[in-house]
Order: sequence, then structure tokens, then C-alpha cells
Amino acid sequence: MQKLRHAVNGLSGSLRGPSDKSITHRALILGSLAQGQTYIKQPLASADITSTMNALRSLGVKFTVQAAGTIVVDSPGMANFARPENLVLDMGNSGTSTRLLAGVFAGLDLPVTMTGDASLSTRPMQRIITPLTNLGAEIQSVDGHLPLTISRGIQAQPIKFTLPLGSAQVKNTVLLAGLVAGVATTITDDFGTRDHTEQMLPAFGVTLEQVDNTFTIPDGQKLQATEIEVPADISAAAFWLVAGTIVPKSVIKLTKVNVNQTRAGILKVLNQMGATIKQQTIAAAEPMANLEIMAQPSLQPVKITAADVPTMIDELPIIALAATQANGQTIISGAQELAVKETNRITTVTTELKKLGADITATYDGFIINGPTNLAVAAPTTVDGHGDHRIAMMLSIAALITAGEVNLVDPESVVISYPTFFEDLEHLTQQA
Ligand SMILES: O=C(O)C1=C[C@@H](OP(=O)(O)O)[C@@H](O)[C@H](O)C1
Ligand SMILES: C=C(OP(=O)(O)O)C(=O)O
Repeated sequence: MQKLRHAVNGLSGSLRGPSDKSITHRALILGSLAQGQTYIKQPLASADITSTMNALRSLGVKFTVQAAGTIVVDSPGMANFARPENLVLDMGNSGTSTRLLAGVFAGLDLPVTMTGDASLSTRPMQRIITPLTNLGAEIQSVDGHLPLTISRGIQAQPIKFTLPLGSAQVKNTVLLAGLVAGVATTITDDFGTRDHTEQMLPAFGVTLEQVDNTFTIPDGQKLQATEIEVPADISAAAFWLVAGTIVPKSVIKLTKVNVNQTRAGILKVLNQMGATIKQQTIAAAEPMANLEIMAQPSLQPVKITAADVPTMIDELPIIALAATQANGQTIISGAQELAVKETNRITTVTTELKKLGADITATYDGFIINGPTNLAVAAPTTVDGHGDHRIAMMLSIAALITAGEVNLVDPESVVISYPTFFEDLEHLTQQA
């Protein structure tokens, strides 16, 4: 349990936050498929990333960390991967590692069993089992959950797949299975889920043909080793975007934040709420921006609907906190995917924010939040991160504006995506 701090003098300072988790997973995987040495500059180091690296090591890939934090991926290439027998991989807490690597193993036709921690073992895997099975794979699972065994990979045939739900992980399962199996792969994504793999493939010498919401990767692709620089993660920056907005007297600068439009929904929402965020963008396949956030005492409520959700799925817990400070009713709908994350985030956000006095109601697909509420607790109050990193970080930001003592159960879960979260919080508060 950890006593959370208040921020009476606001937050101030500049931060280059942790690197993007989604982009780091993809750089490690694509770097491993390519023969030779791929250099990943400023990768994220976190528990979820370790899950991906450990799995790739079992294929004979070596990772060396250089002094500047660059990871050198040294791979025999996908055609020469080791093929260990009776392979069992522990994917820890990471949905992305599980679903993306299931695609890789199915494409390789390399039998594997994937296990995970208690949280990951409750998360739905039927969404990847169905498309892989339709492509000829044989997969055993416990009622659509881990442990999951791929006993036979996909069978060579051109792939045409229309994403049935707004999940980038499912899109990547099929994309990677097709890429590794060397078959032409056409995917339609009408949900606008994050497109980091599509943006990264050209650097590995793979060209995609994109028409509207459909892209095709031709058959027989051989990836070339390359160099990838990972920008800062907007899902981590989100905590400071909201903290800087709701904590009076704050001024925070965040540098080199990834603002890929399939990820940057939170910037749109905060702008609609009336937040003060200056943005200086550096154009690239993965555009980056320096952001300056200033406290904004008067915020407007917003309506977030299904079409917005994929661009801000992991940020909805912290957006819900911002909404408790807006003048009126915020409605977040179309976000039922939140129920199948590390926790049921519809329930955990609602239960824990209520303990701090928020007026928030859970719906089957989101929240109704009435603001503004003065988050105040009369007696020392214990809130619970439920082992979910995003809930623990959201509650730590909530405590900054809470009058009264707040203690957090499970602060350790920040290691999943943002191991230096509490150090960065100290850094920003100490300078005030
Ligand atoms: O592809 C990715 O890197 C991710 C996709 C999202 O999951 P879904 O695809 O399940 O929505 C997101 O919640 C997760 O943190 C990372
Ligand atoms: C949902 C998340 O990650 P994953 O699905 O990879 O476990 C997250 O980081 O919030």
C-alpha cells in the first residue's frame, strides 16, 4: 500500500515520458522476423515488453541493450528460427504480446502453449482463435481463454479478413500470421484501430497497398533489418495531460509524444473540454509532438461514442477522471471493450472513483459522469488499483486534487507500462 501525494502547488516541469508500448512490441516482433541486426532506439522497458522479448528469445533471437538504451535485435530471420519442442510461453499480463505472437506462431506453424497471469487468463481469446481457425489453424483453449495451445498453424492461402470488432490486437494477429506464412493478406479495418504495424512495415522493406480502410500485404515478403526510433507513449502522457489540466497552477511540458491520429483521441477530447494544450508537431510516419499543458479551472462535459473509442481506449479511465471536474454531464458510450482489459475497467473506474466522492455511474458500455465534484475524503481512504496499471495511475492522479489522505493498494502494477511513473510524479511535484 502506498500513501498518495497531493499537489497543493500544482505540477510543473518538463518530461520525456516512457516510450510507446504498442510501437515497442511491434518493433521487437518485426525486428525479429528480419534477418540481421535491427536497432530499436528508445524502446520502452516494462514488464509487458519483457513478455514479448522472452517469447522471441525462444525462437533464437538475441537482444542486447546498448549504453544509450538502444536495443539491438539480432535475429536469424523468420526462415531460420529455432523450433523448440513442447514450447510453453508465459505471456505475463500482456494481451498485446499474446495476441500478436499467437499470429506469429500460427504463421510459422510452430506448436506453442501460451499461459498468463490471473488477469490475462480471464481475457477473451476467442477473438483470435476464430480467425486463425478459419485459416486452418488448430487451437485448444480453456473456453476461449488461456492456456491456449496452437497445435497446427494456418494453412497457406491468400487471406481476406474484415475486422469484426475494434481491436488492433486482432488485426495484428491476422496480419502477422499472413506475413509470416508468406501469403497475400488483405485486411479491412472500419474501426480505425491503431495502425503502427502498417506504418512501420515500409521501414522493413514491406510495402502495403492501402485503399480506404483496406490494406494488402503482397505474398512472399522478406523483411530487411532496419532502425526504428520509438516516440513517447501518448497513453502514458495521458496521465500528465489530465493532471496538468485539473491540478490548479500546473504547467507541464511533454516532449516527443506520439500523436498518430489513430491514438490521439485524448487530445481531441481535452480540446473539446476546453483544456489548454499547446501542440508543436513534427511530421513523420509516426508523428511526434511537444505538448505544453496548463491548468484549466473550467472544463466542459463531452460525449464520447463508439466511433471515438479505438483512438483513446486505454485513456478512458483518466478521461473519466477529467470528466469529474467538468461543468455538467459527460457520457462515454460504445466502450464495452473496457470490460475485457486487465480488469473490467468500467467497474474498477466506477468503484474506485466513487470512493473519492465522484458522481459516476457504470453503464454496460461506458460511464455517465456528473461534474464538477470536489473530490474530498473525510477519513483516510483506501483505493485499489486491482492490479491494473492504468487504474493505479489514474487513482494516483485523482489523489493529487483530493483533500484528505488517500492510500493505494497495488501501486506496483505500474511496471506493466510505466515503471518510472512515481519517480516522474515526484519530479513534476518537486519542481513546484
Ligand atoms: O495493439 C495494441 O498494441 C493495443 C491495442 C489495444 O487493445 P485491443 O486491440 O484489444 O483493443 C490496447 O488496449 C492495448 O493496450 C494495446
Ligand atoms: C490493455 C492494455 O494492454 P494489453 O492489452 O497489451 O494487456 C493496456 O496497456 O492498457
